Amino acid sequence: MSYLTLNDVTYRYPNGYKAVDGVSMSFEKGESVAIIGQNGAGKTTTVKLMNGLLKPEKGDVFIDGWNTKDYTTAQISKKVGYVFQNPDDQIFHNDVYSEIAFGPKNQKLPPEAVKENVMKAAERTGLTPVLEENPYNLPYSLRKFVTIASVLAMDTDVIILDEPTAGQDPAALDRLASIIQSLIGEKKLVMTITHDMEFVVNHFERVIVMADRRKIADKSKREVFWDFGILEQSMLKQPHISRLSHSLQLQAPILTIDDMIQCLQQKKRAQEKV
Ligand SMILES: Nc1ncnc2c1ncn2[C@@H]1O[C@H](COP(=O)(O)OP(=O)(O)OP(=O)(O)O)[C@@H](O)[C@H]1O
Repeated sequence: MSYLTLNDVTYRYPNGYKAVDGVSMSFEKGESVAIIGQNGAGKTTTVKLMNGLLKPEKGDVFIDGWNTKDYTTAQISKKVGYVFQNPDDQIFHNDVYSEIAFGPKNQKLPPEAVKENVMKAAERTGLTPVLEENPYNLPYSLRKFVTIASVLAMDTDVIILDEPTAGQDPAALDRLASIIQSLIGEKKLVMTITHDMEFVVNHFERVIVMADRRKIADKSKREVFWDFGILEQSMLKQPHISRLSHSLQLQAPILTIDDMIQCLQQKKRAQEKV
C-alpha cells in the first residue's frame, strides 16, 4: 500500500454541501505534488481529509497503514503536517517560539528535543531574530513562515502547504523554494495547493487537477500543462512561458525558460544545417 491513499473519498460539510466526490489518489514519500484547480474545486477539503482535520463521509483515507477514521487529528498530525492557507487561522500563541514549540510539545518530545526542533525550524524559515515577538506584530509574509516553521518543527513525513506563495516577496519566495527543495531531498512527501503555475513548474513534478469536487487529472506537470482539454475543463492557464511558446507555435512542450532556450537553440542548429 502507498504511504498515503485516498480511496473513493466523499466529504460533505455539516451544512450538507458536498465538497469532495469520489476522489482517489495515492502518494509515496519523496514525491512533490501540486494540487491545482479553480476556487471551490475541493482542493483544501481534500488535503484536510489527508491530515485528519476532516473524516470522509464515504471511502477511506490511509496514512502509513492507519485509517484516519480510527485515529484522532492529534495522532495523525504526527505524520501529516498541514500549513493553513491563512496564517491567522493557525496562529494562537503570543510569541513565535511558543507557536513553533506547540507541535513538538504535543508530540511529547523531551524539552531538549523540542528546543532543538524549534531552533532548526526557525533557522530554516529565517525567524531566529523574532522568536520572542508576538506573531501578530509581524508582517503577513513572516506570519506565513511562522506557520511553516510550526509544521517543520514536527518533522512529519508529509508536509502540505496551502497557497504558500500568496503575499510573498521575491526573497521570501527564494526561501520557500529552498525549504521545499531540502524537504524533497529529505524524502518527505511535499504537497502544495496553489494558483501560482510558475511555482508549480519550478518546484513540483506531479500535478493533480481538481474541478467541481473531483480529480480530473493526475500526471506529470508537462503532461498537464500541455493537455488543452484538461486546462479548458478546469479553467486553468498554462504557465506564462508555455503560453508564449504556444503562441509562437514552437511545437514543443515548454515549461521553463531553460526549455525555451534549448528549443530555440535546436531550431537554430536545424536551420543552419539546411
Ligand atoms: N466549512 C464549510 N462549510 C460549508 N461549505 C464549505 C466549508 N468549507 C468549504 N466549503 C465549500 O466547499 C467547497 C470546496 O471548498 P475548498 O476550500 O475545498 O475548495 P478549494 O478548491 O480549496 O478552493 P480555494 O482555491 O478557494 O481554496 C467550496 O464551495 C466551499 O465554499
